[in-house]
Amino acid sequence: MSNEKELLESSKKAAGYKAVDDYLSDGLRVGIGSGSTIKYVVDRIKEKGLNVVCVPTSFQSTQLIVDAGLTLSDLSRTPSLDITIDGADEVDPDFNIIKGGGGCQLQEKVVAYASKQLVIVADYTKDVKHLGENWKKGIPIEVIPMAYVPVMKKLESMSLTPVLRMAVNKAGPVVSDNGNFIIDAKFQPPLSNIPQLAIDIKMIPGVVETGLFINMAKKVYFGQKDGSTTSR
Ligand SMILES: O=C(CO)[C@H](O)[C@H](O)COP(=O)(O)O
Repeated sequence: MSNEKELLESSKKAAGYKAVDDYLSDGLRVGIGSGSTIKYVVDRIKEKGLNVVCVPTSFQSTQLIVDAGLTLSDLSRTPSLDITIDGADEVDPDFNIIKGGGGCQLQEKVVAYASKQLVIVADYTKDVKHLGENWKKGIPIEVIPMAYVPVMKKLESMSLTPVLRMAVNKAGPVVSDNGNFIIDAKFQPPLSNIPQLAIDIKMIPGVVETGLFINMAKKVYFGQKDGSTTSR
């Protein structure tokens, strides 16, 4: 691993471990987010031997929970959660968040909404003044497949630049865990009135969910290069 990659990894680990240490204890019902930082959350839960019930937010998250030997549940059995810990692609000072780099934003938002609180864990590159500062891939938007062309046209009319997310080791588009497509709506930062933009995108028929998480997280941990964490 190059030094920069090592620093990024240790910052993810620092954020994941700190959130578990500060927020989790035996008996809690916990939403487990998705992405590379969440791996460290699951590692820490396992390391501490915490007796928690875990509700996943994706296929990847389910696998992490199962592989770690933690107790797996779902929203049918455990519809109310004490907390969800999840990653992020970017967080601005007003706690506007872009999620969905891994295409899991729909289940992530459902699980976070079922939780009393959402805690975000992220590396130092995600801590930004304006959304789009470091994250250049746009706002991930999950759409039903038959609607993707009209949704893209509508997004264009809103001064966004939509790109259908394509699979890497398969011909054709990425298919989400829910059988849908993902459009990445690129934008020129800074965005204005992000809460309204989230509503406007969500209102387009065919859109299932957006990766804009507004007013959902109250605490964010950013891992730093030296293995420490900052939070806000
Ligand atoms: O929203 C997500 C997946 O849909 C992830 O939480 C987000 O992309 C951050 O991932 P990572 O921890 O790998 O940086």
